[in-house]
Amino acid sequence: MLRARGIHVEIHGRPILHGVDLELRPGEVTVVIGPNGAGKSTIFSVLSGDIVPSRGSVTLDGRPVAEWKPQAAARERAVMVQDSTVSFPFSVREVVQMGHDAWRRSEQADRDEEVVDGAVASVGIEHLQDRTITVVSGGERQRTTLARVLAQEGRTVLLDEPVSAMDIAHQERILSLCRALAAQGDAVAVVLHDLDSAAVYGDRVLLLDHGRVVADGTPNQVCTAELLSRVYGTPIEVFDLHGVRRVMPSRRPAGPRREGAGGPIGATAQTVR
Ligand SMILES: Nc1ncnc2c1ncn2[C@@H]1O[C@H](COP(=O)(O)OP(=O)(O)OP(=O)(O)O)[C@@H](O)[C@H]1O
Repeated sequence: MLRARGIHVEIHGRPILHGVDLELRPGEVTVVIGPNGAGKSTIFSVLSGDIVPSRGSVTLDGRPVAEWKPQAAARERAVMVQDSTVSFPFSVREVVQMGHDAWRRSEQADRDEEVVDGAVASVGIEHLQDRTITVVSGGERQRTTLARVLAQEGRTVLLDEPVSAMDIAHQERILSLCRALAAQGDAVAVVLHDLDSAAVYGDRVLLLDHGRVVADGTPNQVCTAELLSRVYGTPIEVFDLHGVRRVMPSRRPAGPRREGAGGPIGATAQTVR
């Protein structure tokens, strides 16, 4: 279990996080949401050990993260940072292999390659393995980065906006994969901007705003129209579909539609050149 208590962070003298508590439990997907600049990536950097908080504590399986040796920590906790890029011309497979470095042993080379194969297959990049990472598309690169994180085999998995560059089919695949990781006992934390995905895929939702936890609970507790509309500063509607809470921006037309503005998309497209 990864636990952060009373985390305060200041960067260049400016307070960024104000006493954030966060607990990632095995078997749960925790989705972290909040407006731009709320502090989502910063708390992930604290959890991953990249930022040392000015106050507060972070423990992994009950021990302060600072006491973990890097290799042991890498075997326990895998982190996908936002917009991570590899600028050197490695192949896609080589990038995924890097994720498994903390485990690599010459006497178990077959097992190492099996893990890499599994990570590659779980994000559907088998056909890209020989391509150079610097020339694949943004969504393909993001899936490669995710495969690298999966190859690390950490039981605690932190994913900062893992599907931001993906089409809807790949988003669904990867978010279902997060649920599958939790089902096998991993503690999974995901930063998402899509509030509907947060409500559908999260066991718990943590809402941050201006560096503070505004709400932490089940999707039904956190994803209310009143709370989300207030924090995001835009009207948001919440409804239940097939027993699941769904969230979407309120997009009621401002006034009556103009005559002829609707109609079949094909007909409109023909008139636009
Ligand atoms: N290295 C830095 N130097 C100065 N300010 C920083 C630095 N890193 C983060 N901040 C500030 O801290 C605040 C929180 O940033 P953070 O990246 O954690 O937000 P976020 O919730 O992840 O936002 P987004 O949704 O836009 O990714 C922002 O105001 C940001 O400008």
